[in-house]
Order: sequence, then structure tokens, then C-alpha cells
Amino acid sequence: MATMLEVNGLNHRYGSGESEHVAVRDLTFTVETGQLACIVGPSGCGKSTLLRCISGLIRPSDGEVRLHGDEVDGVPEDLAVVFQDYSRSLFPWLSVRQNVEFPLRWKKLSRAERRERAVEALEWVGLPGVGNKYPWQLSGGMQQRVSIARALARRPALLLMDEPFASVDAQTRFELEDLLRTVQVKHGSTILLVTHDIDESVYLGDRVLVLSKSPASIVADLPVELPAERDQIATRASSAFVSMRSEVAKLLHGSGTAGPVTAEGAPAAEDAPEAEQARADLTEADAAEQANTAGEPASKPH
Ligand SMILES: Nc1ncnc2c1ncn2[C@@H]1O[C@H](COP(=O)(O)OP(=O)(O)OP(=O)(O)O)[C@@H](O)[C@H]1O
Repeated sequence: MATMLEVNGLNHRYGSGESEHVAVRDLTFTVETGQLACIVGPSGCGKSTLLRCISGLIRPSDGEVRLHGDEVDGVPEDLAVVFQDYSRSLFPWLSVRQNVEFPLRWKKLSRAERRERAVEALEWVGLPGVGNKYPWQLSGGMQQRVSIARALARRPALLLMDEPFASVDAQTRFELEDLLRTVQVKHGSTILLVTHDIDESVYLGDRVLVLSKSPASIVADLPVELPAERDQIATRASSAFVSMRSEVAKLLHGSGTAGPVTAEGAPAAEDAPEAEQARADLTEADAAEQANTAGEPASKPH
């Protein structure tokens, strides 16, 4: 399998002197073509900073990022990003189809080709026939599907997703997770998805990269040994899923002492404090993310 993304010795510092803050420390990893890699890390560890460096939105203090061998220096044309906050990334005054078509304006495509791609991408995400509606006429989950369609319509070499399902209800989240895996398997997309939800990282990923607390460094790079076809109920109840989720929780908490998690998802009694702490860290991260989505490029399609 060819390598799509290479991150070599990446460091990023904000500020300088006394106010210097190291957000990312010495990150090195690759993502292979066609892989869905999940990055999971605690709140504030530097996940978004890492994605900003990969997407060329900020220049790393040290190290390099390569996309299909080319050094990233500015936002690559064949990279797309899906953010958590769909309501700020879709243009309310454009129809759904026009939103999906919008970033294609910069590609050498005729109007008919742009329209064709938009219609096709909306079909991929299960939204045929809504092209003439406006985003605000759709549910939150549907709006996020439109954001995903807009990213896919560009046929990106790499799709970056920053907590893409953190703002929708649990049922919709499950549907969108399944949609993403279906689209990825069907179209061989290469995806790097950041989340602070352990279960989501294991359910979605072909691989899970676990980050440390701030500054982010890689604690583990784990292959997900689950069948390619996943099911929200059967997969999550399987022993392979439960054991991997427990391993990731232990790594995230950093103690390495948290014990097994029961098949029902509750930590085994003697290990409850560690596992619960890991979960609490992540719940806190969820709350912080919901409360503060500032800092992401607003109203700008990617
Ligand atoms: N522009 C900035 N200037 C200074 N510090 C920043 C800036 N952006 C982020 N930071 C700091 O860098 C650290 C990492 O932030 P980042 O947003 O990358 O983390 P994160 O893991 O994505 O957080 P969360 O899980 O809450 O989304 C934090 O301590 C944050 O305060």
C-alpha cells in the first residue's frame, strides 16, 4: 500500500519566550492510501493543532508534512477538511447543491461536471433529492452529511475530519459513523479522523493513534483487529472491541493499570477509578468541545 500522508518530527509551539506553549511534540507517523486512521487524545492535547499543521493552515515550528510525497506548504488543493460545526461551515444563502459545488469552482470543471459531482456526492451520503433545499431546512445530521458530501465531491487525496460527529445526537452519530465507513470502503478514501471518543475511534478506525496529554506525542499506534464490516450493536459487543477499547482507555489515562472493561461497557469493579477517570477526561473534552468551537475557520468551505 502506498503512503498517502507522512508526518515527520512535527513540533508546534505557540508564542515565544515566557509565553511559549508547546502544543505538539515530535510527532511522526504515516497514513497509507485507503486507510481510515483515527487519532484519539484528551481535551486540549493538541489534536486540532496537528490537523491545522497537516492541512497547511499553520506552518509547524519544526518537522514536515508530506501528502503523496509532496511537502505541504499551504493548503493542498487535493485535501478536504470536515469540521465539527456544520452550521458554521455551510453557507445558509446557498442551496445544498450549490454548497457542495462551491469548492469545485476552483477546479477545472465545467458547470455540468460540477453539478454532476455534487449530485453524485449527495447520493453517496444518502441525500439524493435535497439539492434544492437550503441547509437550514435540514436536520443537524443531514447538514453534516452535506458537509461530508462537499468534501467528497472534491475527490480529495486525504480527508481530514476534526470531531465530525461531536455535535449530533447519539443515534445520528451512529448513522454517520456507518455512513463514513461505507463511503470509505466503497470509494477507497484515505481518512484521518480526530476524536476524543474512545469508542468512536475503535469502531471507525482501521488503526488508532493514541495521543498523550499536552503537548501531544504518540503513546501508541494500534491496528484495529475488527472485521471490515461493522455493526453498531454486534461489533461494540464483541470481545475484540471491548478489549481494544479498554487498552486505549488505559493508554489515554496513562497509568497502564486500568483493568478490563466489561462487555456491557462498565469498567470492572476493581478497575473503576482508572477507567472512569479516562472516560471522565473524555466527557469533559466533549463538554469543552460543545461549548467552544471557536478558532475553526468559520463560514468557509473546505
Ligand atoms: N492560536 C493559539 N495560540 C496559543 N495557544 C494555542 C492556540 N491554539 C491552541 N493553543 C493551545 O494549544 C494547546 C492545544 O490546543 P488544540 O486546540 O490543538 O488542542 P485539542 O486537542 O484540539 O483540544 P480540544 O480537545 O479541546 O479540541 C492548548 O493548550 C491550546 O490552548
